[in-house]
Amino acid sequence: MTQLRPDIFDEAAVRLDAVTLRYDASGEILSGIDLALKPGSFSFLTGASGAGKSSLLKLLYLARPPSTGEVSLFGRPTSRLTRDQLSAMRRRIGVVFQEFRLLGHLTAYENAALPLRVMGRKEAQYRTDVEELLAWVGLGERMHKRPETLSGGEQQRVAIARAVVTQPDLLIADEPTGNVDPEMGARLMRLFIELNKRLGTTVIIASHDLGLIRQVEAPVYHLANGLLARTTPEPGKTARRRGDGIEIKAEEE
Ligand SMILES: Nc1ncnc2c1ncn2[C@@H]1O[C@H](COP(=O)(O)OP(=O)(O)OP(=O)(O)O)[C@@H](O)[C@H]1O
Repeated sequence: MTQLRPDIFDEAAVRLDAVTLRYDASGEILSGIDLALKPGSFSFLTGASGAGKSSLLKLLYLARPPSTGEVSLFGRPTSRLTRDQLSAMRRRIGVVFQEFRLLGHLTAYENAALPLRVMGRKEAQYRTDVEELLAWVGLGERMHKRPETLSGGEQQRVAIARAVVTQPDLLIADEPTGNVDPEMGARLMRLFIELNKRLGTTVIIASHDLGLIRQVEAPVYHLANGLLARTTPEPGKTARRRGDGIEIKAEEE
């Protein structure tokens, strides 16, 4: 069991202490990573293809435990939780998977609404919200189509709607703008920023899209050789900060 450091990060929404990950005998993918993200923070994760970004995110959304070290979420070390407690914690996390993971037999609307159904909410209570969310991400006309009839970018937007529909405490997104054009990428980024600003959702986004990252004034964590380093944010011309909030310059709607 890792000895947790009693320090300023005790209140972190996400905390990694000396985390390592190896899948097999071929070597460590992650080597002794420490990370603390405050509740309500907004961060990016970058790194070359194969650096281990998706692997790191998998640890954060509790898809697998680290090989050594401790992953703590919402102030609780996860290695000590029961299965039920882990399930309850997973319900507080919205995940945008790199490969979308939509259910093929459900429509876009049904996919996006699924987490609410699983929570036992009644459709009459959420239908309008889900429809509005899908319209906002540009799927107003296509929400009753099945994933196989949607483009990659449309499927990605369904996956994003599904991840944010529950208004999670923690949003983890793996390349969430990888399949859309720059304009839609900026729009989706605004959705994440809104969630972060209005609801205090802690957001971490893995992305290769440096153009998009530069538009948002937020810390960037760079993964290389199994190690994580925080790089100085490099605000672009359009980034600005108001109070604690983060903004991206909005195009006129
Ligand atoms: N389930 C697995 N079993 C064995 N090795 C794996 C597994 N998943 C990932 N890897 C290996 O771990 C390394 C990191 O992969 P990962 O997908 O985390 O990188 P990434 O930074 O997200 O890459 P990309 O930007 O291309 O998505 C790669 O060498 C990959 O082959």
